[in-house]
Amino acid sequence: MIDYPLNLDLDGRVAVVIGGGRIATRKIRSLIRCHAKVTVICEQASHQIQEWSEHNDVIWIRRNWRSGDTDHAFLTIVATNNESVNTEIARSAGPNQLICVAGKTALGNFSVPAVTRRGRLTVAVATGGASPLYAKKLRDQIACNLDEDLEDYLDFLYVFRQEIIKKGLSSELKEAYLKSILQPKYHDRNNQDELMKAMNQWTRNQASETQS
Ligand SMILES: C[C@@]1(CC(=O)O)c2cc3[nH]c(cc4nc(cc5[nH]c(cc(n2)[C@H]1CCC(=O)O)[C@@](C)(CC(=O)O)[C@@H]5CCC(=O)O)C(CC(=O)O)=C4CCC(=O)O)c(CCC(=O)O)c3CC(=O)O
Ligand SMILES: NC(=O)C1=CN([C@@H]2O[C@H](COP(=O)(O)OP(=O)(O)OC[C@H]3O[C@@H](n4cnc5c(N)ncnc54)[C@H](O)[C@@H]3O)[C@@H](O)[C@H]2O)C=CC1
Repeated sequence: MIDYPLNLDLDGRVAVVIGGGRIATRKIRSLIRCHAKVTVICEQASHQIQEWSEHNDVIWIRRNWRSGDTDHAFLTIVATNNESVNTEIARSAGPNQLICVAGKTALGNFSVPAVTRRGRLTVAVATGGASPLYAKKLRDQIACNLDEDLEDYLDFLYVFRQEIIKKGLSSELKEAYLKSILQPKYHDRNNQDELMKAMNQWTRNQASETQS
């Protein structure tokens, strides 16, 4: 069996987390960052979860899990310290729900990789459960080797790519432009500005040609 990696848009989606300890707290932090609507169900929650609840970043339901709690969840994370409860929750999930069981992956249908981000860039490392610690170590090694200015560079690529797409070029020309912006010289801000100016000039020329 091989996992299918994907990037989920969780904006406004209902995510239910059962359990409120160290592991739940770590997973909730990234769910909040992705703007999920998080509900946490547990009697004992970490200080961090209590603080999120006070700031309305999560809804904390202060009791143990009950059957039906995850019926409307788009995504569920199970992280109680009670194995039989974790198993029962996993069994209650519908066939089309996303569910991660932190202590027993096989009971759910997704796992969470070790992640580092630089603006638009996401690097995710997964080892299929071989060693979460190795996933974390490799993620940290990769993070150390990422260029400082990567965030700005990706913003440049994004803006430029949108400009190129807007122009309605032939697919050959479009591909040539998209490849050419990857030249190392465009890591330099001055060259980026030059290219943007040239591109804008080109657009103006095209517009006046169509008018005349
Ligand atoms: C399958 C998976 C399911 C899932 O949780 O999604 C899973 C499962 C399990 N983890 C266990 C233990 C630990 N996990 C960590 C850390 C992380 N674990 C993460 C992911 C995953 N862990 C998924 C697979 C990822 C992959 O392999 O590719 C990371 C990457 C992301 C995250 O959790 O957000 C995060 C890095 C943190 C970061 O990003 O900084 C640490 C170290 C620490 O906590 O610092 C330990 C203790 C050391 C050890 O045991 O190795 C145990 C045994 C539990 C027990 O003993 O009861 C199981 C159960 C099992 O293996 O069946
Ligand atoms: N995926 C990962 O990264 C890792 C997963 N684990 C597993 O994750 C699980 C949780 O670990 P920790 O956060 O360290 O535990 P913890 O002991 O810090 O927290 C347990 C939480 O579960 C809650 N809980 C217990 N019974 C409940 C119930 N019936 N309904 C709702 N909530 C209930 C408690 O109130 C508490 O908030 C364990 O099963 C552990 O094996 C452990 C290490 C790493």
